[in-house]
Amino acid sequence: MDEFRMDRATTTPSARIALDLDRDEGRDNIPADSQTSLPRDEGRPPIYPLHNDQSDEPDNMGMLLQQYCSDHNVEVDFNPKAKVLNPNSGECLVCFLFWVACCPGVSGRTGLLPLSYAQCFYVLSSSMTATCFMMLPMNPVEVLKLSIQQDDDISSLTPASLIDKMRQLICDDATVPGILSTGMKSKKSNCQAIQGGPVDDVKDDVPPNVPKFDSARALIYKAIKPNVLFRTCDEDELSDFIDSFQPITHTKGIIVIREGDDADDGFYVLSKGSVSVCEQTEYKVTLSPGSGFGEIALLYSCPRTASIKAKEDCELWVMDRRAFRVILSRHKKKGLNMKLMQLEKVKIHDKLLSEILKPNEMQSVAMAAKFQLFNAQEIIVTQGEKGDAFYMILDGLVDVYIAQKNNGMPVVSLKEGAFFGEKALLSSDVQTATCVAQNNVKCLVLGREDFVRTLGDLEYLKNRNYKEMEDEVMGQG
Ligand SMILES: Nc1ncnc2c1ncn2[C@@H]1O[C@@H]2COP(=O)(O)O[C@H]2[C@H]1O
Repeated sequence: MDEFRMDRATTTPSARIALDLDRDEGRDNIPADSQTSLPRDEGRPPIYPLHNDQSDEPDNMGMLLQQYCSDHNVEVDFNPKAKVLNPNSGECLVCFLFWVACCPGVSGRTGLLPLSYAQCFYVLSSSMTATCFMMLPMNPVEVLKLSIQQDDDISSLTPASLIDKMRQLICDDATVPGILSTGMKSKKSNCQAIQGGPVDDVKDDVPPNVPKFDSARALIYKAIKPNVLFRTCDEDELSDFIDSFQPITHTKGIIVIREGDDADDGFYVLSKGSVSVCEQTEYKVTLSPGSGFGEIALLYSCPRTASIKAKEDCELWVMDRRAFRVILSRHKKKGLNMKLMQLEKVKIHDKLLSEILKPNEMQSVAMAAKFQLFNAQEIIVTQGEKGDAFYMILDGLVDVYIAQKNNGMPVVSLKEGAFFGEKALLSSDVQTATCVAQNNVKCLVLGREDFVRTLGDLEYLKNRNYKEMEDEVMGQG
């Protein structure tokens, strides 16, 4: 490999992060000559809409990422055509590694998926995959090395920590040979948060609601519940998905899914008959009733990765792609609103969080906060340990113990609406009490790092409010 052909990749600063490599030439083996370079740095770079077609919220994860890049002078080209190449070919100039360690079904089978930058945002802005990603411009050898490391806690990645990871790798020539490490040159004026709406809007769509017998619902439930596509869905969401499946039949010999096709159909559950799975004409496996398939293209907006052929006359249920996106988007919005409602109740010292933060900052916090479940008797925080998160109780009871107080009995039991760990947001103090789930507890959890990185220092924000009020009064005087 000739020094990974970094010459073209580094002719412009922004090329360090994104290259416009055209995947249409083939997924795995794209000749370098066929790759076009982007017209960058001719004044203002083009602004591309985000390919976030699951949400109609302007304030999505992708936008936060862009905003963060802009605020921290990190150059990222958001060209949705920038492509990820399969690193195994060794022919890529720069790879974006999209680490799918949290999707065992996917990573186990396909390893690193070739995804476009736009597709990265698709996954990035979707809560369903627990955001397992790293996007690294790096050489294939490093990508392969990283692909076998699966021990990072990537579920807690935020735009800020993602960029930090990128920054570390980009800036460190020693760990990423072949990557030109120039200083992070500011393009602040050029990088902007983009009002990226969905490419094809689904917000007015009404997903189908097909009545089904209980047995059919049970069959679909069993098939979708363990599938990576639905791994973060709650029961309500699963039920809405089940409603939207429609019946379809295929006769023996019909190709239900063709490898390489764009997935405009959807996700299937086989209810009668059998189908065979082939990858590049090689037979892989036969699926029987109760199996679900078609998740990969839906999840990553990539072409179908295998062909599925009816081995006999088949009855199937299919959920189309648009229905999938509408339902997902609705639930995502519902989840965000629920988080916001909880956050609005939070008081830091004597002030409501909503008085300290602006509405868009509240939104950012809500997006960074995560639901977390604790089993009965589980210790949530331990007295004396360093606090790193803030917990709001949504459901259940939490007993608070303080060493040497109350003869080992809880000093208080906190219920729904209460919160603890707020000190962690204000300083790096140790926990002043031990909090234990009395029964099954559901919390909204906000990591201090997330909070501070997304919004800056809370003390500053609190003071800022007073300062703004003072300024207003002075202005009136
Ligand atoms: N080796 C395999 N075993 C079982 N199912 C597979 C295998 N490879 C691909 N598939 C399924 O076949 C589907 C083809 O369309 P998708 O790529 O959307 O999603 C794919 C998976 O659901």
